[in-house]
Amino acid sequence: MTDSPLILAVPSKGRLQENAAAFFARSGLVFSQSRGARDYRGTLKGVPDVEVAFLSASEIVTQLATGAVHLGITGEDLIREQIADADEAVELLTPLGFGHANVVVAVPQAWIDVRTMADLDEVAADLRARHGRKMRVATKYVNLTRRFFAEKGIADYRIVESLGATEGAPGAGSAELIVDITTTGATLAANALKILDDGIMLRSEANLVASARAPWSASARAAATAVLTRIAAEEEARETREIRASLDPAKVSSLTALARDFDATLPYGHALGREVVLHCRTAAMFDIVAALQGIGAQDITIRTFDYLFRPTNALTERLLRRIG
Ligand SMILES: Nc1ncnc2c1ncn2[C@@H]1O[C@H](COP(=O)(O)OP(=O)(O)OP(=O)(O)O)[C@@H](O)[C@H]1O
Ligand SMILES: O=P(O)(O)OC[C@H]1O[C@H](OP(=O)(O)OP(=O)(O)O)[C@H](O)[C@@H]1O
Ligand SMILES: [Mg+2]
Repeated sequence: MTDSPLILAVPSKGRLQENAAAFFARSGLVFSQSRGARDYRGTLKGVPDVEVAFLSASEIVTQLATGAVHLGITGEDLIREQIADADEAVELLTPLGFGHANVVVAVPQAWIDVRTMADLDEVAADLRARHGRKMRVATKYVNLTRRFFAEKGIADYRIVESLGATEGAPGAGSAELIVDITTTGATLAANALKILDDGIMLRSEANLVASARAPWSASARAAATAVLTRIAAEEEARETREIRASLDPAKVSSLTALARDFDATLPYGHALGREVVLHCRTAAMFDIVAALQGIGAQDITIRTFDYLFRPTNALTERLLRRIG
């Protein structure tokens, strides 16, 4: 246990699988599955003390919550739905920019007078008066639904647990409305459903998540640091550009102010000769070029990096702050 490895959980099927694999590959983290594609355990090439567990997005949440895995990629929707004390059990280290989906409340388009959550009160009262029964909400997001409906003051309803094809429930007559996840809206439209104006319960995306309950041995910490350092270096590289220019040494004093104005840095200090090197945010690069030209700089080049390793990174800091 003192030397137990880091267990990294990776989606093995469904919507997140491809993007998750691409995300690790970008950071030079390549899986090796010794016994072929059906082997549900693997390792990371060149990173010791890591065991990769290939699981479904939902199972990853279960195992993060119990501490059976240390790190994993999964959807925030599943984290919020499946873990009652999510903020105690796990740490969302960073959103990953894929797996975007909203958890929404949707009703039949034919309900032209029903536009907001507050309108559901009348729907519920009407159903009760006319049919003597509760309004039914089909969903697999039972906990998220209870929480959201309570916040909106809607109490007179019943949840019909759905295991799939939730959008079909109103058409089939098994519920009046639904709560489900949507990305393009195509499935809602195909079932003649519309999202209520204030019916977006959660804007979810895939996250890199750490378990607060996993056995964080010294080896697991070291391996997590190695993995997170690479991920952070790849992200930092993507967000940074290097600008080089030739500048009259007499003008070098203006550089410090220029760097400050554009939130850029002079990582290697002020050059002795004519060469100056700046690091800047990608969005600021052309403004900096113009400013450099303004002080007489010449032969300005902009370069991208594959990796940029800083002394610290937000991912590792966040993890270590959390696991102590
Ligand atoms: N359009 C989408 N529909 C459903 N999930 C999406 C969508 N886009 C992104 N996701 C994310 O992908 C996660 C996994 O969903 P997905 O349906 O792919 O899982 P799965 O492995 O097929 O599991 P299950 O068999 O339970 O459906 C969702 O919880 C959500 O975070
Ligand atoms: O807004 P859209 O782009 O149309 O996507 C939404 C649909 O995708 C998901 O189902 P999925 O295809 O994962 O099938 P599942 O219900 O079997 O998981 C989700 O449950 C919706 O039904
Ligand atoms: Mg699915």
